Amino acid sequence: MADPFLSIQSVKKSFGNVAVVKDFNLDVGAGEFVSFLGPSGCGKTTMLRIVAGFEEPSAGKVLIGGKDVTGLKPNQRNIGMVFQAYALFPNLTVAQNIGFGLKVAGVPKAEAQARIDEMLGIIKLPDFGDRYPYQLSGGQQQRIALARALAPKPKLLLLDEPLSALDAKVRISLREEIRSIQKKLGITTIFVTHDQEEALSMSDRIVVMNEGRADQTGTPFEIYNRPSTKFVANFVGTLNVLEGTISDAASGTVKINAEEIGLKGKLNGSKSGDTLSLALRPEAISLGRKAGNDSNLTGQIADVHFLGSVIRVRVGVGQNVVSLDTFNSPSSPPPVVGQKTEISFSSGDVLVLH
Ligand SMILES: Nc1ncnc2c1ncn2[C@@H]1O[C@H](COP(=O)(O)OP(=O)(O)OP(=O)(O)O)[C@@H](O)[C@H]1O
Repeated sequence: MADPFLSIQSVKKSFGNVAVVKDFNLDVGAGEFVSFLGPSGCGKTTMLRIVAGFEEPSAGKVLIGGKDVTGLKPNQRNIGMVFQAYALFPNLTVAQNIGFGLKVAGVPKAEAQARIDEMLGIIKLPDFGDRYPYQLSGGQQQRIALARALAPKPKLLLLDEPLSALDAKVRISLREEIRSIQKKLGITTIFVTHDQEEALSMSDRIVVMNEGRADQTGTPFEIYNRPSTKFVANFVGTLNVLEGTISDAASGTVKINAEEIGLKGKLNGSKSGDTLSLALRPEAISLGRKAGNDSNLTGQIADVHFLGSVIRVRVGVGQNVVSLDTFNSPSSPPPVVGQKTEISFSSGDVLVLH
């Protein structure tokens, strides 16, 4: 990246002798929305706190706007932050909460009031200025927390699981709202989450973290469709895994149970006789043969879940069970448990997990 706005360079962090962040590198462009995604304990929050300045790295540097800020305090970095727990001041009104950073910065009263009103408009709560936090829903409190973080016009917004305490419906609507406010203001943003759907739906790019490292950094499309490690493939999305044995490495033939499929060009140096884990997303598999699919396997319907517009079917293929989704068709009956069936897919969609 030519001119990253945020640059995290070879950052490491240990607590005692436990390495929590191991050589983390990332460049984030101006206005970009990047998520840190990973399971609990992988070091996401620690990395965010290092960017914020709440935590000092054991090694490495953080640059914001081209300037080395590694030794600077959080209030010298021009950042806004929102946390998981509603961290509003309970004894201050909404307007006072939003204006808090402006007051600290000595912004004149009239100017602060104008900014507070502007922020209340941006978060679509224009008449809420005189309320107290206890008079707000969880979703409204998080919107106020966002407004409070953005009021002093920070150059970098850091969000640490801001939606995880909210119920599912509010969470989805706030996702869209946060993203639209972020785009409107063009503010560079780092978003920490363990929720893959949240990361996939909101981000320009995702950093999938595993045990203190960035396993893969890419767009949601790349992360989902071309996972570069077994960990990423398993952590992001539902994955069907079929065990296969290479019957002929030269021609790329792989045997699954008694049947064979061709995976030429995907075996990456593996030899005949090697066993492989082959992974397929549910939406890459069709029930029955389908034009354009070059691979077929025989199986037996193990389970049928009617979900309305979509029917999720589980098919036993030898020792493995694969899930696939078909659309409901009002004129044809759903598949029946126990029925023999073929499944088909394109060999191009098979992920070979080494
Ligand atoms: N101040 C600290 N002292 C010692 N260990 C810490 C400290 N802060 C974090 N850790 C440890 O570092 C590891 C990573 O923690 P971190 O909070 O960064 O993970 P996370 O990926 O954000 O997980 P979660 O989603 O659960 O918050 C954990 O094992 C945690 O116990």
